[in-house]
Amino acid sequence: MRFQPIEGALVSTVVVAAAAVGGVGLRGLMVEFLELDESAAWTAEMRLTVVDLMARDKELTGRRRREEEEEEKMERGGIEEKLGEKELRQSVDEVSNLALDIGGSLIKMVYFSSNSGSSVDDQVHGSANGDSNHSVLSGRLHFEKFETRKIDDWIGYLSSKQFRQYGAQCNQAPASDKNIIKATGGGAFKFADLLKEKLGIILDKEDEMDCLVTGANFLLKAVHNEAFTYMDGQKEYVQIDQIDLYPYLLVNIGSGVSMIKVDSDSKFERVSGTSVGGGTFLGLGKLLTKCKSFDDLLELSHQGNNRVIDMLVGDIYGGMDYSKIGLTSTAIASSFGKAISKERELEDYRPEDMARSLLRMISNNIGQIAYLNALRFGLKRIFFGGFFIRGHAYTMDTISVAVNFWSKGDAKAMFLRHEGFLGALGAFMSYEKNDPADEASHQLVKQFPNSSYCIEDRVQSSDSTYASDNGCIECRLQVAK
Ligand SMILES: Nc1ncnc2c1ncn2[C@@H]1O[C@H](COP(=O)(O)OP(=O)(O)O)[C@@H](O)[C@H]1O
Ligand SMILES: CC(C)(COP(=O)(O)O)[C@@H](O)C(=O)NCCC(=O)O
Repeated sequence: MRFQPIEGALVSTVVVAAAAVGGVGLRGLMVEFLELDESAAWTAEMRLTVVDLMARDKELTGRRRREEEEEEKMERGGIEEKLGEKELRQSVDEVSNLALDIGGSLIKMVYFSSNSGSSVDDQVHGSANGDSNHSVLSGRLHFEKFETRKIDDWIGYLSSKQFRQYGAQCNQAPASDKNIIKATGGGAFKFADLLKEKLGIILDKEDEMDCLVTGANFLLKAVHNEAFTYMDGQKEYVQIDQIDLYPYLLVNIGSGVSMIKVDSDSKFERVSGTSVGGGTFLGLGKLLTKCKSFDDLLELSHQGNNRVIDMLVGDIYGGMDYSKIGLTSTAIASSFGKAISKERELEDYRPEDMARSLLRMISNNIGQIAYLNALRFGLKRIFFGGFFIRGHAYTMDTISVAVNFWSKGDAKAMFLRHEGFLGALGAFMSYEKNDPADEASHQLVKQFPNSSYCIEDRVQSSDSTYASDNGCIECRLQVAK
């Protein structure tokens, strides 16, 4: 069972602005990172407390992950039974602030749902810090992903959930506003007409890089244990010093790869990128192995041996190291280099070896380019996000080794637990932008001063059947009375 005890649970708090006049409806949910002045007199605000529990151990992949999920599901059975179908369904009914990141490979969704199955009194668990001006509403931040190529299925899903009404939701907001959904990624442009035609949704487009950075900054500042290093099978959480976070390099490995130098909350520049990314792995992998899905390809790579197909330094140097330039005999001299052999054709290579070699080639290449860009701008911290990583041990290990090797141990690759949702989170946070009235109350509490609010501390999977790795974070809203 993965649920952590509530007492002592680590909590991050974000103040979100909302005009909650006469109700608890959310409007203009915002997250900008300013100092919280506890003495400030806020008239209309909410505080979102992210009780951070990770949905699952992201190191688990493929079959092991699925087995673990099954186990978890069984263990969780009691809770889900207690909540019951009805209550789960109702919690989805209270969705607000749906935000989308429609990428080349995956559609990512983030939204908030309050626990509408319970009465308002049940929802309000107490007042934060004994502050009688605020009450606390519990709910969830949901994370879901779908394959972009199955967009028709996804549209059906949105339609069935009536997600088309889940824009900047506020009980008092005009109905037309509810159909305006924040969206980022190329698909926000590509599919805008389709979504308008099929669902009546109007996409309010946000810049992709902007959203990636906003999402990363939010996670790094607000969510405890978000960043970690991974090397030789060892995962170590990195404590982020919020005062000393910038500058850093954000490497987002989606279909393609973007590298962004982040200088402050609002200042960043996309300094590089490479077209050899997640799409390359999945695309070439499918051609080479006949695998139908990313998960199958990853799974297959576990059983492979890249040395069968990669040309090693030792293959060139007669089994010896090339120590003068620091290359051991087992280092890869040329990825897929052995395939130049006249004797062997494609069918002579095992799909698992090719999958392994491909994963290694792409991960290593990205790690190297990332480090060179960090070096270019004197950046010490490199954070990797994007759904290519999928918390996969071999991928992270390879990236880490590349960064370590090229930096001669000076730099470390860091990974993010909500790796694939940076853009969608950024879009989620952009709801407030249209609401200048809320501007004054944009604030972030860097460290929640008292974790005893965390009445519930649990994670549950979403009810989506389209994709894995979905989940939600229990969160609490502090609502101005
Ligand atoms: N279930 C999945 N289906 C397809 N690709 C996946 C899946 N899980 C992880 N990936 C990998 O993640 C990449 C997409 O990452 P993502 O950050 O969502 O980028 P994009 O915004 O371009 O869709 C894919 O190219 C693939 O390598
Ligand atoms: C064009 C993109 C920003 C789109 O983002 P994605 O859907 O891949 O997450 C990305 O694929 C990318 O940065 N590609 C690399 C292009 C280049 O710098 O060569």
